[in-house]
Amino acid sequence: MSVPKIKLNNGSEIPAIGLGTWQSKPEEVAAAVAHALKEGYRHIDCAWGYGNEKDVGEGIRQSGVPRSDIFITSKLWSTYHSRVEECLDQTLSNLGVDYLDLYLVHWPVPMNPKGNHPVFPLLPNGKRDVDHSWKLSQTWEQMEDVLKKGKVKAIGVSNFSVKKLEEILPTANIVPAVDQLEIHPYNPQHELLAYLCSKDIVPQAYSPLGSSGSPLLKDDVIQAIAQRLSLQPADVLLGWLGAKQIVALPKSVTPARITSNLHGAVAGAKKLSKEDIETIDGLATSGKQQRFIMPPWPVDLGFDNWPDKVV
Ligand SMILES: NC(=O)C1=CN([C@@H]2O[C@H](COP(=O)(O)OP(=O)(O)OC[C@H]3O[C@@H](n4cnc5c(N)ncnc54)[C@H](OP(=O)(O)O)[C@@H]3O)[C@@H](O)[C@H]2O)C=CC1
Ligand SMILES: O=C[C@H](O)[C@@H](O)[C@@H](O)[C@H](O)C(=O)O
Repeated sequence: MSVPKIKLNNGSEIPAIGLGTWQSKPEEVAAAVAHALKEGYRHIDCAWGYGNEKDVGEGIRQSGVPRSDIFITSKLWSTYHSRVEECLDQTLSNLGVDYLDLYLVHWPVPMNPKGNHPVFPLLPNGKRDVDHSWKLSQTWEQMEDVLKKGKVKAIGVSNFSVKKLEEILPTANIVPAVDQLEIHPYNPQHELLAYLCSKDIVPQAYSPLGSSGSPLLKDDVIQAIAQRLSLQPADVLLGWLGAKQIVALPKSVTPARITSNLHGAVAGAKKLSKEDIETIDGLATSGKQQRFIMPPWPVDLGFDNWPDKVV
């Protein structure tokens, strides 16, 4: 089946549904990626920090789908903000490809590259060892350099609030193509989405099912809409994103779910009415606001609804 696409500000198009790979075990992810590509996915969301890129690359090769037909995203890990090309080169080598379609700054928080751990350096007080001397605008300059070199076709950000975007936009020569964020009915971030739209930055939704264990599938309103439209709850969650032109990144290592998420996302986007979308848009303000992904960054990320206790 052909997957709908969304235009990016660099002129290229991104498939509106991508396979997530976070927490997919190395021994499972190759088969999941190969299955997804055989079933019609053309977009895989990866990250250096997921520690499974070699296996993702294996899955891409096993699928037999040509590299040029696949949209591959990866992300710069926080201990590499001052060494963008080094992190990117490791990702390219892990995946076994010679370019990425999209490279994202994973979190707007540079961590100490010479700390006590290569991925999660900690201070003696147990907090993450943040490199306060490094500016996000410097990271972005290096992102622009790898784009100019042709190693990636587009650059973007992830987990950037308006506050963090405004730390890079005044000096940016290239506006980020996307901002990958936690977006689902319990964390719809309507104001941030309006800001992104005004800057021509495409939103991507991570944890669209509520992350591990897909808790949003149990929501009573989502279930009722699914039943009325003869859809699965996952189709409603993914269709809601598609109808709003938000890229959805559902993760699964279960073949039947991988397949149904793709078909269901497309069916859901077609079947949901304007009223259904408005109902889902309002779930968070009716008392269900919840974030599922809140790593203990010891800095203010500038997001609403980020509990103070983890900052
Ligand atoms: N930029 C960032 O900081 C972040 C990016 N991401 C990206 O977004 C992707 C998706 O987010 P993620 O947090 O993984 O969570 P998701 O919301 O995609 O949920 C994944 C969970 O849902 C289950 N699942 C998937 N499909 C179905 C289905 N149809 N029915 C029932 N259960 C289902 C999966 O189980 P199973 O696999 O066992 O089938 C898994 O437990 C990530 O994998 C990653 O690529 C995620 C978090 C942060
Ligand atoms: O993409 C997935 C997430 O961002 C994940 O990489 C982080 O939440 C990480 O585990 C952390 O603790 O900072």
